[in-house]
Amino acid sequence: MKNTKIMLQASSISKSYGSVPVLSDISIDLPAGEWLGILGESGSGKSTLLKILGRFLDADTGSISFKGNELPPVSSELMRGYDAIKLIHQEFELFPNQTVEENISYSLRFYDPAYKKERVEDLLEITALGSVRNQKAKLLSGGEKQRTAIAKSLAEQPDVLLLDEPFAHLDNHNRRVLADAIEGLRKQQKMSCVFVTHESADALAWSDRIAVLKDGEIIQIGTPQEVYNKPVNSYVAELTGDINWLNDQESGKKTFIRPEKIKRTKHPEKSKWSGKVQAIRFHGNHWEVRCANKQGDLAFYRNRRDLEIGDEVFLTYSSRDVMVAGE
Ligand SMILES: Nc1ncnc2c1ncn2[C@@H]1O[C@H](COP(=O)(O)OP(=O)(O)OP(=O)(O)O)[C@@H](O)[C@H]1O
Repeated sequence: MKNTKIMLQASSISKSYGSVPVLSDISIDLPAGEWLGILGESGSGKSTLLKILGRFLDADTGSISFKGNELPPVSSELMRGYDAIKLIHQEFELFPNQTVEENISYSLRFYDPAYKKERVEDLLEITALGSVRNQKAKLLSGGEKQRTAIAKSLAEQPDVLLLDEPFAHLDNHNRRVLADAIEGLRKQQKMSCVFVTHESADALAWSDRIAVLKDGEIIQIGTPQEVYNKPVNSYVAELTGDINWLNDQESGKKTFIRPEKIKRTKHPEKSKWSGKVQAIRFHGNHWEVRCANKQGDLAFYRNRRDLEIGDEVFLTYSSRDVMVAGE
């Protein structure tokens, strides 16, 4: 990214717990204003990486720099964490017996009262917490706790926000409210953010760039479009969405394609694959049609239900959309 200030930089970070390696040679740059999603399966090392970036844990090797200055090891400091970088853990760490408003205000206790009042009102509005401002934190729902923790962490306008699975355990309504709150924050505050998730839909929707973590290594980093449309291998392709294996008979290569790239054709002579419908599943905004022939099965999407189980289908796709495993 040209002329963009790097807020946070991790260089060659490695970490083991005992003799078990968890992170291996991780290097990441976080430019000002960027939202970086770390996408990985459970156990891939996401939370460990976030704790190292948030200065709650030291790496075994490598360094962390903030605005170009290398930070000393956490173990050499009196307190963990760093004011300009706020990490929100999955446990939220609110004061359970204090109200939402008190929790948020606490972060601003040393500020001018007029400014504090204005800032708290602002944060309550953006995070849609006005109606529960006098509720004790221990009585809040998971979604409200999540938003209170975000509002509390953002009170002092940190430069970098680190979110551990922000959408985990939220129902659809609360996901939308949180999503709106995050959108509001992105517009209002030019803040950088690293969030970790195992949900590809969240990573694709919220990231400027996605880093895919597998067994403690970053195997791809790119825009959501790059990672989804040009995955470096079938692992990234499967992690970011559905795929069909095609397996090219001529070349013998293992090939695959996204279901949405497959089209139905009425002309058998134009089809590249034919088979019978085995299952039809409704996903709200589309139907998933699963078909099979002697060689294997294939799924494709329809936006209306115009097929029945047992129907014969002729399918086609562009060779541009076929990806080769391992490339
Ligand atoms: N304090 C610890 N001591 C020993 N092993 C740990 C410790 N913390 C994490 N681990 C192990 O390190 C690996 C990576 O854990 P981490 O929590 O970073 O992964 P994750 O990708 O965030 O997983 P999840 O999505 O399930 O939270 C896991 O195998 C975990 O069991």
